[in-house]
Amino acid sequence: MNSGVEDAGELTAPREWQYCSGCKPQGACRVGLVRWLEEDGSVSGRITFGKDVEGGPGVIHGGYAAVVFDELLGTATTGPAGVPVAVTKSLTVHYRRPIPIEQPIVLRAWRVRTLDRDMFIDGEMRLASSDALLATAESVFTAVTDRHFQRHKEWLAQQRPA
Ligand SMILES: CC(C)(COP(=O)(O)OP(=O)(O)OC[C@H]1O[C@@H](n2cnc3c(N)ncnc32)[C@H](O)[C@@H]1OP(=O)(O)O)[C@@H](O)C(=O)NCCC(=O)NCCSC(=O)Cc1ccccc1
Repeated sequence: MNSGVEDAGELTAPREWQYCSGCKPQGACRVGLVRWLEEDGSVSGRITFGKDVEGGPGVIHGGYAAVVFDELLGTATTGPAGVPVAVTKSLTVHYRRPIPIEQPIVLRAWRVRTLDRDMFIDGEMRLASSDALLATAESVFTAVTDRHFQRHKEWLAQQRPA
């Protein structure tokens, strides 16, 4: 998927914050999302989906909206001060209008509340030209430590066929 990958050189956030582990080596978000932190702690982003993610005629396959929300909402858990250390516990996407390809789209994500390790993050996606609301998202991200990834590895090792 190579939807309008943009040069992130203008952005001030550290590289660790800009890209997930999969995209860090190539130095570009593979879904083409560019994002930045706002002064109020929310996260904004922009993307132009390409024809390669077309589902219906002229519109994206909805799963890509979920990918983009997961990525953007996940970064709203920490801000650029630290590498994201939260995993997605739940993500609900409300598809309000068909999401066009080849048209600039703007996004926002903000933290609604925190309860113990759970951070409730909401987001929205709008058409840049008209500000039309295309989709909204509600999510819960759970803060984790290195122990989580160790546990993850141990659990995965047990799943291998004997
Ligand atoms: C952490 C939590 C969400 C909640 O757990 P907790 O609050 O701690 O609750 P609890 O301890 O009750 O556990 C409940 C059940 O889960 C099991 N368990 C817990 N931890 C582990 C473990 N480490 N490994 C294996 N199993 C584990 C545990 O044994 C228990 O099992 P049981 O019910 O007794 O049989 C957990 O369910 C989980 O890891 N889910 C998967 C999350 C996930 O993969 N998300 C997507 C990828 S992240 C992403 O994409 C974000 C991103 C965005 C942008 C860029 C980059 C990244």
